[in-house]
Amino acid sequence: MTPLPPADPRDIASLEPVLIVGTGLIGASIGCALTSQGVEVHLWDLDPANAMVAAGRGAGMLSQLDPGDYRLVVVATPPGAVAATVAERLRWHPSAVVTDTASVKSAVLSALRETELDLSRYVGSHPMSGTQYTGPLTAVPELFVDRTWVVTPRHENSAESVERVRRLARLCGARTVSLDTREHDTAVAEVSHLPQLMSILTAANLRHAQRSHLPLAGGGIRDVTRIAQSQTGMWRQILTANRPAVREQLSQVREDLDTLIGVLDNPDELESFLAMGRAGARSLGGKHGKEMSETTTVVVEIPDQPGALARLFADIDRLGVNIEDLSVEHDQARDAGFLSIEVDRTRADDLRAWMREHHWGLRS
Ligand SMILES: NC(=O)c1ccc[n+]([C@@H]2O[C@H](COP(=O)([O-])OP(=O)(O)OC[C@H]3O[C@@H](n4cnc5c(N)ncnc54)[C@H](O)[C@@H]3O)[C@@H](O)[C@H]2O)c1
Ligand SMILES: O=C(O)C(=O)C[C@]1(C(=O)O)C=C[C@@H](O)C=C1
Repeated sequence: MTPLPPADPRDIASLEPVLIVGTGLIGASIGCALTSQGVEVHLWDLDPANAMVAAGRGAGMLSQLDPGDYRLVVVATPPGAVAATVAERLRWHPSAVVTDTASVKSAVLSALRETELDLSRYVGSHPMSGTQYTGPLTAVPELFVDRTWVVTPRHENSAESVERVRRLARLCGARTVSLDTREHDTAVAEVSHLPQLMSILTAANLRHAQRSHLPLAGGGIRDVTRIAQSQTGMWRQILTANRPAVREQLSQVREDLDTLIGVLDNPDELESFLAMGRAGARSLGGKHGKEMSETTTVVVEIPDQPGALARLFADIDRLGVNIEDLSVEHDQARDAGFLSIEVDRTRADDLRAWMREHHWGLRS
C-alpha cells in the first residue's frame, strides 16, 4: 500500500487530542494512521477487548482524558449505533467536533434531529475505503491513502468544525469531497451498495453450481466475489438504512437484466450491451484520477516461496518502473501465485522484456 504522506503540523495541532469510539477495522485504521503521524489518540469501544487489541496495534491509548479536553471525536461504531453514540458524545464533550464514519448519512442525521440537540458540532463523514474484514486485528494505517473521504457539511456547521474533519481525512492520506447528505446516500447506492449486492448475487448463485465445477474458478469470479465475504450484520444495517436509493438501483439492474436476456440471440445488440459495461468500468478512471487506458497490466508468475516477492520487486525497481497498482491471485493446484502489476502503458513492453531476461514467467 502507498505510505502515508507527511503531515502538516498545523493539521495535527488543530485537532488533537482525538477520541475514537468504536475501534474495529475503520476506527483502529484511523487510529493507526493518526498515531503514525504523531497525533495523540485515545480509544474507547463497547467491547474492551477490541479497544485493547486496537491499542496493541498502535491505534492509540486506552486511558481517557477529562471529557472536556477532546477536540475531535470520531464515532466508528456499526451504523445502527452511530446516531445514539454521536448524541451521547455531543453531550459529553463540549469542546469537541464529533464526526462519524457511517456508510449511510441521512438515517443518522434524521435520528439526531429527533434528539433536539444542537448539532452544529456534528459533521458527518464517510471514508470510501474498507475491506471485507472486520475488527481491529485487520486494521491498516494506509487504508485511506489516496482514497476519497466524503464530508457532509451542513449550514449549521462552522467553517472551523468542517475543517477539523477535513484535516482528519488529510492526516489519514485521503482526499476530501463535500456532498449534501442526501446526495451522498444516492451516490453510495450507485458506487458501493449496488456493487456489494451484485457481488453477493454472483456468489450466492454458486449454490446452484456443481461442486466439481468450482475448481474451474479463476481470477474473474474471485475479483467479483471478494466483497461478498463481508459481515452480513453490517450490510444488513447499511442496506436497510439506505433502502429507497438501493431499491432504485436494483430496479434499474432488473431492467438491464431483462434487456440482456433478450439480446443474447442478437450478437450485435449483445456487443452494444457489453460495450456499455466497458464504458462504465472505464468511467471510474485509474489511480490518482488517471485514465485507465494509461496503464497496462503485466501478469507475472511467482513461486510461493519466502523472498520471491522481494526478488521480483527488486528486479522491477532496478528497471525504474513505477508500480501503479497490484493484486495477487493464488493458483489452487500448485504452490504458485500470479501477480498482476499495473504499470504505465508506455513502460509495459520494457517491463515484459526485462522480466523475461530475469527468468520470470509471464502470463500477459
Ligand atoms: N468496513 C468497511 O469497509 C467500512 C468502510 C467505511 C466506513 N465504514 C463504516 O464504519 C463503521 C465501522 O465499521 P467497521 O468495519 O470498522 O466495523 P467493525 O465491526 O470492524 O467495528 C465496529 C466496532 O464498534 C464497536 N461497537 C459496537 N457498538 C458500539 C457502541 N455502541 N459504542 C462503542 N463501540 C461500539 C464494536 O465492538 C467494534 O469494535 C460503520 O458505521 C461502517 O458503516 C465501514
Ligand atoms: O473494498 C471494500 O472492501 C469495500 O467495498 C469498501 C466500501 C466500498 O464500497 O468501497 C464498502 C463500504 C463502505 O461504506 C466504504 C467502502
